[in-house]
Amino acid sequence: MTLVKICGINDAAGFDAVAEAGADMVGLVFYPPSPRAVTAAEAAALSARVQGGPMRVGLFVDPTDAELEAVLAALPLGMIQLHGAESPARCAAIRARFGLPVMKAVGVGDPRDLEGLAFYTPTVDRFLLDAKPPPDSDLPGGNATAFDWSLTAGRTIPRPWLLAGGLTPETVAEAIRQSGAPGVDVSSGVERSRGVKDPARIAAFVAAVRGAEA
Ligand SMILES: O=C(O)c1ccccc1N[C@@H]1O[C@H](COP(=O)(O)O)[C@@H](O)[C@H]1O
Repeated sequence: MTLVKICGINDAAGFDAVAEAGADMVGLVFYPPSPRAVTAAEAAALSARVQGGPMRVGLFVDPTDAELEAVLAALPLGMIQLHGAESPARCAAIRARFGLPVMKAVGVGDPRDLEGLAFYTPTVDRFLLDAKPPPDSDLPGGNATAFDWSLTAGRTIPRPWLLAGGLTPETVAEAIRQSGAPGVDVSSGVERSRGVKDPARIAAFVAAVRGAEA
């Protein structure tokens, strides 16, 4: 079954929609410059709405240990997503210190970016392959930008991985078909405006992924 992660949830309606749609993972953004950012306390309150449900994935950009500790003191996470310029050694250190699986986001623009995954393979549990940010963006992700899905077709990615970047309910089935992705991640494509999730689009996205499997 294709894994589905809905990222950047910052309100109750969005959190409930992710759980009701049966997504596998929910992403909580702990990066203050993002329009989707939540505080540790806000994330804990959202997470407490649902017992069980999707894995809570904390998204961080070049976090300090203190930042990670503050979030993990407020709520349990199932995975740490690192979406900055973290080195393989830093990924290994975070994984060892916090005892959680690490998903490293890597920007993909050409085949050499996929060859570079080998440097991270021993130190991470999962990859998230995203587009590189556009030059005028102030965010390392969440830019509604796709990369060439055919780049991953037929390639062996050395860890389980999620496809991200510019996916929408309308495009995700074709993206899975072209890329061969075993999982997908979306933020902008399920919003009604920047940083504001649309419950109907969250449901449509998960339904489109499940429909692509049928
Ligand atoms: O969503 C954000 O605001 C964000 C901020 C900083 C780093 C990563 C961020 N989002 C991640 O980017 C992917 C792709 O986003 P989109 O669907 O193209 O908008 C998203 O799923 C998050 O994992």
